[in-house]
Amino acid sequence: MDTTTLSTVLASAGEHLYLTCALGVLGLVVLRYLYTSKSRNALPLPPGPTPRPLIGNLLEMPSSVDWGLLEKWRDQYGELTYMSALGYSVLVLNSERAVADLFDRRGELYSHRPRFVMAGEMMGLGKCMALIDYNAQYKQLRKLCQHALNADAVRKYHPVQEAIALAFARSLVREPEKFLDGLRLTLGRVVLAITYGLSVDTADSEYIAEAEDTLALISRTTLPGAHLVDLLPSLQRIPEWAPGGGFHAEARRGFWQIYNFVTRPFDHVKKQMEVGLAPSSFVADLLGDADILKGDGEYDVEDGIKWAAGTIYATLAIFFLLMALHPDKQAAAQRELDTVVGQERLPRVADRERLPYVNALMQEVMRWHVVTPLSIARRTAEDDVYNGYRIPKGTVVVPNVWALSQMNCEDAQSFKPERFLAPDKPANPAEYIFGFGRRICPGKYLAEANIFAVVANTLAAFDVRPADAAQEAALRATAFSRGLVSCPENFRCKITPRSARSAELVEQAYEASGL
Ligand code: HEM
Repeated sequence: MDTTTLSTVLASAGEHLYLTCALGVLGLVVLRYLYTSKSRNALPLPPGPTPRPLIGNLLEMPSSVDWGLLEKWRDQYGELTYMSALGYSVLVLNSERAVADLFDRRGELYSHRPRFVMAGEMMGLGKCMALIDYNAQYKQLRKLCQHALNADAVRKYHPVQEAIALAFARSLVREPEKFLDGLRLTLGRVVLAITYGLSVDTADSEYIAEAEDTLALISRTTLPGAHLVDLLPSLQRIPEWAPGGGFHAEARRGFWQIYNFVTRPFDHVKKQMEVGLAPSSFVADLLGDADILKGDGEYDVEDGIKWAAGTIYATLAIFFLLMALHPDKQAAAQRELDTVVGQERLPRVADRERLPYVNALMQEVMRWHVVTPLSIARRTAEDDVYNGYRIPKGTVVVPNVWALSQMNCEDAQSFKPERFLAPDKPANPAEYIFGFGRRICPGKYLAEANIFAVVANTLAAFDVRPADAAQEAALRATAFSRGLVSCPENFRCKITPRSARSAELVEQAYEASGL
């Protein structure tokens, strides 16, 4: 054999060896993949209610909030409750640890949102930041939101929030019996003033009217399993005239209601910006800064903020309900305000850190009845394994925030602000009511300042009581709505200025605010 032939043989042997090795490695990878997926598939699904023939767990799907069931799941199944129906699976996380492990530590896998067929696709909320999937556009938007709403940035909104809380206090002096209407107006004003810089008067007449219906609609349609079409998207093809096609008309009504609510104020700001008149506001700042909001994505921020009005409203309504039922706690907070702030001025947001009891009372209001009992659902991007259980790709994952609010809390159903002043205090509710991980509510600081402004002003200047024994009994029986945002249904109580001087102080501060 000559040297050329020898080198050709060696080269071909080398190639052969290389190819053999490569195939071997590939084979190992495939085997490993098959082994892993086989062993993954061999793992059990998390525990949960026994599925029924054909319909699986359709009847157990969390289509509305059932507080008893939320606690039962935690007691019966432990950290995880799994259910599935018609190819749609839901995993409920019942402990702080499971939520932190999955939403915080495995954020890349657990930050997606499920497909909201009714609310997102049929009613047009698909571009709302809270519902969009975890993609590049979302990440960019999130950065902007965090920039505009972080703890420092929101300080610039404190004066607006204080002024509007004052307008509310004045409405309590003049028309105390209409306090829930006043509250709705207040929050509509805050949202519109901060979001758009719209003046308070414009806000009243033009933009607030439909807000409440729209919020209730969104709240109803965004729980997993609220509509069958969410579980089985192919049902969209059922014609409207066919039996079971009635949801098309509901979707169309919802679409226009949401569209009008969202676009009118947004267009107003854009027009004002064109002529250089828009005052500083969240949307004006973002529109001026960011291309992302100019094209297709223009509803996103607005929708995010619209949800906010509902959540803040619900929290404050619960505050009034609890104050009417607990005059002793109210008096303790008033004593602290009188000592720290005095009776010659009303409290400001900047006073908050010097008011431990008022803060504890606010935390207990947020814990006693969490307004977002199931937060906003997530979806798994890939198959996963947790605590020896298989979690299939596409599972809708719901944190059982209600269970978190009741855990590690002695006598959880009682209203006790003092528990947040004890050395072994429970977790701060702000750590769970605003969501978790990469999708935690960006409006958290704004919301807390707003709640504080109204709570502190009300406590400083008013007494909230039931008018009589019958009203007290009715207050104790108040029902709560069962949607994504859970709010007390209409209730009444008696609100009176603590003294003639308090009423005078509110009137004077209001005059001075220039509203
Ligand atoms: C008491 C008041 C509020 C509560 C209880 C609340 C609660 C929540 C919750 C539970 C989420 C879902 C978080 C998750 O998926 O983990 C959320 C998302 C969101 N919130 Fe809030 N929120 C409040 C006020 C606000 C305010 C004032 C704003 C805006 C100024 C706001 C803007 C948003 C936005 C844009 C999202 C979507 C975030 C995302 O999907 O990445 N919220 N909120």
